[in-house]
Amino acid sequence: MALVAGRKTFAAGKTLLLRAGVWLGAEAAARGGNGARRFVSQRVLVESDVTAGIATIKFKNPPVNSLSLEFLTEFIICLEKLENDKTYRGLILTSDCPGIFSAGLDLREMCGKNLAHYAEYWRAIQETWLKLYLSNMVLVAAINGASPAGGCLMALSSDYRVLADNPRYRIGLNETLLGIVAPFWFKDVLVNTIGHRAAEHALQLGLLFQPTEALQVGMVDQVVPEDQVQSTALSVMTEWLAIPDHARQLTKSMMRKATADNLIKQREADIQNFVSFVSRDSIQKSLQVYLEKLKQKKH
Ligand SMILES: CCCCCC/C=C\CC(=O)SCCNC(=O)CCNC(=O)[C@H](O)C(C)(C)COP(=O)(O)OP(=O)(O)OC[C@H]1O[C@@H](n2cnc3c(N)ncnc32)[C@H](O)[C@@H]1OP(=O)(O)O
Repeated sequence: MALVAGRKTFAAGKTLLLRAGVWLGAEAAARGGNGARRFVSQRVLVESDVTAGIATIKFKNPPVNSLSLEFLTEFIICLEKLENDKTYRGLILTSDCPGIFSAGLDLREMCGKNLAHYAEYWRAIQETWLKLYLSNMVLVAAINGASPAGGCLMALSSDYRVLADNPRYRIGLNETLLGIVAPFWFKDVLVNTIGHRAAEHALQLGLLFQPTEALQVGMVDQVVPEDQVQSTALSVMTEWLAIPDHARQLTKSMMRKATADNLIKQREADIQNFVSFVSRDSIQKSLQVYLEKLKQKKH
């Protein structure tokens, strides 16, 4: 394992440009005798069962798995690696941080930075979503913690969601509570999942649903005891992997392409929109106040 900066050639024969300082040990993955492999990067753990063709990504960006630019960079590289390696047909997304799936966008990336940074950050958010939403693999979210905003989007972009039955693990798009507006493509994914009326209600009020409510509204597909989240995700995965890949993938694309294309055709405008929105004084103030409230919660 090494600290790498610059150009690195991976086993799959693909050359990726890595951001300086990103630590990756994927190419030094340990291979077990039972077909299990484990890639390690600093913020994203990848465990895989080669025989079953299933990989598990565990978010490991403590304390709350916020989607920092560094996390997203590692995550995108891991996703790309798995997508290009035809060994893997299924991917489980889960968290290595107890009680938190993901706290969503890293508010520190959206506060007090320059315009170029906001643009780079938003491009990484878009890229992450497009890669998840259009993945050829079956994606199952094993949601083992709180999942607000961007964390909820990652779960909604999967094909199936299993949520741990713990009232503290709330899930939803709560952007309005921060004084910001969920982008149109977050809205589109929510509408595709729970329908227009429920999405309108949830988005305007910034609702964060407890597990039973999330199940009722259709935001998740199953709620199970906390210690059964991973095993349930695995059995759901087995069921989905029984479907021939080509038929399932074409069907997925048929269902999702229009939503993804809607962003793809206006990606640059969406970035400009984010940059001008987030750099407004009023929005900077709202975000700072919100961050401050989070920090003071403990005291
Ligand atoms: C035109 C388009 C406009 C904008 C589009 C924006 C789109 C998406 C929006 C987002 O994703 S914004 C992020 C929304 N996320 C949240 O509202 C979640 C906020 N966090 C929480 O509710 C809680 O932290 C938690 C996730 C439920 C965990 O609670 P817990 O009690 O376990 O931990 P805390 O003590 O609250 O937090 C620990 C530590 O982490 C910091 N932190 C929490 N969330 C974030 C975050 N999203 N970004 C950065 N930092 C975060 C928190 O301040 C604490 O910091 P310290 O006090 O330890 O320094």
